[in-house]
Amino acid sequence: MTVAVQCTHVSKTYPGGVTALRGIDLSIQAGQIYGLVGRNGAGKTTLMRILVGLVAPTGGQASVLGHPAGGCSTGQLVGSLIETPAYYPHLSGRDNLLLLARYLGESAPAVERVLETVGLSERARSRFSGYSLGMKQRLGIAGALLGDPPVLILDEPVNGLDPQAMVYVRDLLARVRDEGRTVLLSSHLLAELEQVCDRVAILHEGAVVSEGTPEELRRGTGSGISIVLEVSDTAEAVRVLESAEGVTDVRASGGAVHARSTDGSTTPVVRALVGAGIEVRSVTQGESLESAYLALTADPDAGTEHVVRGAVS
Ligand SMILES: Nc1ncnc2c1ncn2[C@@H]1O[C@H](COP(=O)(O)OP(=O)(O)OP(=O)(O)O)[C@@H](O)[C@H]1O
Repeated sequence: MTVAVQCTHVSKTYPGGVTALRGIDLSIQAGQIYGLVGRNGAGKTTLMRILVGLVAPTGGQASVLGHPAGGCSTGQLVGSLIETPAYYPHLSGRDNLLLLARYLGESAPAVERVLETVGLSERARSRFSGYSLGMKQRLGIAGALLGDPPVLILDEPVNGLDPQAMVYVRDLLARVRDEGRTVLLSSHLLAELEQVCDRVAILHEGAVVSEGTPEELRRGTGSGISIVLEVSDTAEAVRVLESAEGVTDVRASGGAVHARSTDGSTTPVVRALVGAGIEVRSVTQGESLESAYLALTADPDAGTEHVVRGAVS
């Protein structure tokens, strides 16, 4: 298998002292759609900027199809859409792409080809300023495809799109992948990525905290199952579960108690709570990918805040 993107201990500390990436190790196989997911500030854009050569890492190595990221050949290997597509509002979609094509040394037929790929041929004569957000994103992807690159890097390509536009872009990315390209995309919402990505890395505070297929992540990286409970006394339930046998990763969030049961059943959790006189109002096995993601990227301070509120109310 060909490795399209390789990151080895990639770190980045910005001149002001903010450390955005802390030793990222990633290996992305060619021909996959690969997702980077994480909260705002997790480091997704920084990693993508490094891969396209806009930013230099302060540690480690990154390469694209065997070439050092940022080297002179990266431009031919990678098409990118990082943040809002920068097109002239008063020009049509086609004219914007023709300008870009001239810059890239591409031909007019190449513009028609990418317009066709993203489904904008019919609206190619309309001004960019009149495009919907979904159309603007599609034109951005068309621009990224112009040089016929084997690797596409797209930062938040479905952010803010309505469900119909989101489905269109997802299908478009699957087609692009099926043509043999590698697609790396980011989102702060796992739900936006799980349906389209072959693999996903969860970034948290500049580090990869989990990596795998959506199915592997759904099953959870830790042992046992994750459980979400509504109880009569959240703070007391957390205290009881923290010392209960077979129960790990206990925290309060959003007025509920989250925990993992290492034996794969809800029994030890419910037994401990009932034994302590706490009323259990509902028990949910939270094995969705979103819940695994939230557990991995939980803000411990936010959890504490919820416990305090729960105790007061
Ligand atoms: N040019 C810069 N100078 C200084 N700090 C920066 C710069 N760019 C990003 N950062 C900081 O680096 C950290 C990671 O930012 P980054 O944009 O890579 O995260 P992200 O996961 O893409 O977040 P978002 O979804 O909000 O774009 C943040 O703390 C951010 O404030």
